[in-house]
This record gives sequence, structure tokens and C-alpha cells, in this order.
Amino acid sequence: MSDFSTLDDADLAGKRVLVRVDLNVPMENGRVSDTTRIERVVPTIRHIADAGGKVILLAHFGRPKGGPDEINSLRRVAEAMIDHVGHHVSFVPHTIGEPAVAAVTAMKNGDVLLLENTRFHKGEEKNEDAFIDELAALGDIYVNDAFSAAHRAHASTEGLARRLPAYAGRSMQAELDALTRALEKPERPVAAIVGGAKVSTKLDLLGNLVKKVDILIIGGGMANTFLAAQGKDVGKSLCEHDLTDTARQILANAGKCEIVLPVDATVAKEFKAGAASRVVDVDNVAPDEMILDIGPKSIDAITAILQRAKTIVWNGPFGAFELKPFDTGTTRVAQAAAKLTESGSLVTVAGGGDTVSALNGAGVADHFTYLSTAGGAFLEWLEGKVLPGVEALRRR
Ligand SMILES: Nc1ncnc2c1ncn2[C@@H]1O[C@H](COP(=O)(O)OP(=O)(O)O)[C@@H](O)[C@H]1O
Ligand SMILES: O=C(OP(=O)(O)O)[C@H](O)COP(=O)(O)O
Repeated sequence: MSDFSTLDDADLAGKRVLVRVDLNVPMENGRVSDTTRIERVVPTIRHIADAGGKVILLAHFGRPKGGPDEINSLRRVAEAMIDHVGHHVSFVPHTIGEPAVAAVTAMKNGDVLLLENTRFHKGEEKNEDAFIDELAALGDIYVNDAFSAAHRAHASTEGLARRLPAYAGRSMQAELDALTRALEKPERPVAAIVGGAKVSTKLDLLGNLVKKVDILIIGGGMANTFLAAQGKDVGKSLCEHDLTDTARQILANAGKCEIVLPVDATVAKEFKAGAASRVVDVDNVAPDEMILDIGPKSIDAITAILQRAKTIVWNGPFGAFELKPFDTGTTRVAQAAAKLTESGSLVTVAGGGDTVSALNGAGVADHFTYLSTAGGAFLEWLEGKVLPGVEALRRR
């Protein structure tokens, strides 16, 4: 980590420290359902607070469209943080402007304050100078502890690092160290598992990923788009029909990489826990049904691949794991991977807010080689891409 200044290099006492964290945590019924991302930033928060700095947390939540909304407010996340941080975490429902300035001005050394969702301002995702200026006015120094958002060149992940003295936080350091250690020279065959729901933002990655891995296993909503690209009727499934051309190109240009798609699926007519479901081959999904998980034949095929792989990298669940029984595919594959890790025959690295939540739910999180907080950022790092949030921290 000699490329970066870290908290060990920073003079923190009395300073207003803007700390970018990733609090884009899974929520169920209005409550944080997995606290991994919160737990991972606690060492940085405590270090700054204990050194007498004022900790001003910046984070995004969800993908709000055009301004503030209650569902994407960080208020409930602030409440969930208090148990973990061991300090009171104040919350102000503003990111910039007079109320944010007033809240920062009232802080004492060692206080922790969370500002409202940075994405409530269009300048965040556009990385606009005017928004960077408003954020920079709230702090003396900047710390980035959000590796999982480092693939975004946004004001709070990239712009601020160019404006203020910038440091890598403890979690940022730990992620880069752990991923480098586990995956710099991976034992082959390497299998990547990519599933989940962020099809449009992750599909493009697969074109490069097939050049890096020996086997690409596609699941979740991502697989539905590939099945549609093969001309199958996926009914009401989560599917990006306008990306089927991209999916077809990825299949056509896979080269030596073996691409594995589900052969069967658990389908239902309703997107809810306990919905009446049936198992069908992927050719037989009815127009009013949606694929909510992979089926037993697919689970067997994937666990057989794990037996011959030496390394797996995994982002994105195989199904809508929050709704039982549609967690079955993810849980069964995760349990098989954990067993092989324990026996020493497989290195298992998984990442992503929901993926980690699913693996925690499956009771295997402690048995994987490494769990990253990052999903998309982890995949981009794996592709060898420059991550803007990491790049901006490098000493110049
Ligand atoms: N077949 C499916 N249909 C609908 N949603 C799905 C399906 N498979 C997976 N998902 C959803 O994908 C979400 C996680 O995707 P994503 O955000 O890409 O993962 P991560 O946060 O780990 O990077 C979960 O909320 C899960 O319910
Ligand atoms: O949850 C995140 O990414 P992930 O789902 O790929 O793990 C990050 O907070 C980035 O969110 P974004 O994909 O809306 O930019």
C-alpha cells in the first residue's frame, strides 16, 4: 500500500474528516438486514474519532431518481450504525448547504455525523465541480473507505480526492490487500459466478471477464437475459430484453472460456416469499411465470464444476434469495463451495452487498477464503480495470 497515504500518515486531531463509506446495505421491511458493510468501516471511524478527529460520513443509498425520497434516505442506516460504531452517530437529512454546515460546525472532536444520501444531488454522479466544492467546504481532509463504490467516478468517490488531502481508510486498504493476496496468481481453473439483479451495469463486464477466467457461470437475473438471447421465453422474469444483443456477442466471443447457463429453474407467478412454485426446464417457462431461482439440475451441474475448479470468484446470487424458498440455489452452491474450501481444494472469494448477505444467510460466510464488500467494483478490479476511486488516492 505504499502507493497510498493512509490514516497512519494523517494528522487527525481537531480535523473535519470527510469519510466516504459504502452504506448501500441490504434492507428488509425497513430494517438493515445485513450489517457487513457497516462493520467493515468501523475501524476507520473509531481510529479517526479516537485520534480526536470529527468524522463526517458520506455515502450513497440505492439509485434515487431526481432528488430526495424517503425510501433512499440514510436515516435508518444511521440508527443501525450506533450499535456497531460504539459512538453516537448523528444524522442530518442534508448532504450540503446551510443545515449540513451547521451540523458540522456543532461537532466536537470525536463526534460522528452521517450526512444524507449523496445521490440526492445530480452533481454526485456527474462528478460536478460545484458539488465537489460544496462537499469539500465541509471538511479539511478526505478518507475513502468505500472500495465497493470505487468503480464509480462520482464526486464523493473520486472528485473529493482531487480537492482535499486524501487518504485510504482501513477497509479500503484491507480489501486491496486481501484481493491481491487471494487472486494475484490464482490457481486454475478459475470459475467466475455472476448473478444478481444489476444486469445493465454488470453485463458489459462479462465481455472482459471471459478473457480472465476459465469458466463463467451465469445465474440470477443476469442468466435470464442470456436465456432470452438464446431465443427462450423467460415469461415475466427479470430480464433486460434490450441487452440481448450484448449477451449474444459475449456468448459468441467467449473463446476458450466455458460459459455455463442454468438448464432448469424454479418459477412462480408472484414475487413473494412462499409463492406457489414449480421446477421447469428453461425451455418451458410459461408467459405468466418468472424465474426466481436455478433448479436442481443446474445446482448439480454447478457443484460438479466446483469440484474441478481451483478458484472461484462470485458476485450475485442465483435467485431472489430474500424470498424463501428461492434462496435454495444460492445456499446449496454456497454450502458446496464452503465444504471444498474447508478441505483445502478450492479458494473462494465472493463479494457484493447482497451476495455477502446471502452467504451469511446460508451460514457459510466464515468458511469462504475471503468475502469482499464489493460486487461490481470487485469484478472490475478482477478485469484489471482502473478503479477511479482507487486511482484518485494514489500519491501524486
Ligand atoms: N431470478 C431473479 N429474479 C429477480 N431477482 C433476482 C433474481 N436472482 C437474483 N435476484 C436479486 O438480485 C439481487 C442482488 O443483485 P446484485 O445487487 O447484483 O448483487 P450484489 O449486491 O451482491 O452485487 C437480490 O436482491 C436478488 O433478489
Ligand atoms: O452496492 C454496490 O455495488 P454491488 O451491488 O455491485 O455490490 C455499491 O454500493 C455500488 O452501487 P451502484 O452499483 O448503485 O453504484
